[in-house]
Amino acid sequence: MIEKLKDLCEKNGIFLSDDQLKKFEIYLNMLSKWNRVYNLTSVRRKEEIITKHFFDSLTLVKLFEKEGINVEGKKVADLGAGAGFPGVPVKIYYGEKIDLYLIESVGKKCIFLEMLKKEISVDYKVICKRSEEVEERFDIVLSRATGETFDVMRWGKDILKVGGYLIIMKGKKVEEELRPFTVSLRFEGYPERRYIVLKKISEDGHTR
Ligand SMILES: C[S@@+](CC[C@H](N)C(=O)[O-])C[C@H]1O[C@@H](n2cnc3c(N)ncnc32)[C@H](O)[C@@H]1O
Repeated sequence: MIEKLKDLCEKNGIFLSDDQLKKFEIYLNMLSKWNRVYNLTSVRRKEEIITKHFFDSLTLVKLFEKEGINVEGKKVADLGAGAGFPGVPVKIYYGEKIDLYLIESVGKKCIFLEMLKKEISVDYKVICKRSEEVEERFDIVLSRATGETFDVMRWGKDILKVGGYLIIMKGKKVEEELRPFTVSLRFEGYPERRYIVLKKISEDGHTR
């Protein structure tokens, strides 16, 4: 089953080692098992978890390349991580090169993320709070399906360092006024993806 992830990634120029694939396999099994009881994500079929969660999160690797965003040595936050997307797949990919923080306000999801960390031996920090209560600042904030775009922009801006990037993964619909900040990427065997990419340019909170 996990070979499907390997193939889809390779078709799109993303290469995963056996060790990384093993971590994804453990993640897949654990998420399917926990989902039966805790309803962590509405995506339930393993095949769909592979495409809609794992691959979709890993498309960020291509976005960073395209936009020239260097993630190495950076503090990266996932705002509203849920069951770990997109943050955990990104961390599995970059390993020690990034410091990952998962911000999630729902307790059962935080417990899952803490258990997952042990099972896949990947080191990240779970911040079990609403982002509005977080005082730490990050170089890069990622977010997918966390809330209304303008809310996420406000929350994201407040936890970003000046010069940092906020990246919001979007479906087909992008708000008119945000189109100039939107990047689209095409993938083989997967629908086109859109991302709002904003840079915090001053402490008073403006992004552009
Ligand atoms: C629809 S889920 C998406 C989860 C994940 N990002 C994904 O794409 O699968 C949204 C998650 O964001 C969390 N959330 C929403 N607003 C938040 C905030 N301000 N701070 C922390 N977590 C938040 C919710 O608890 C929920 O788990």
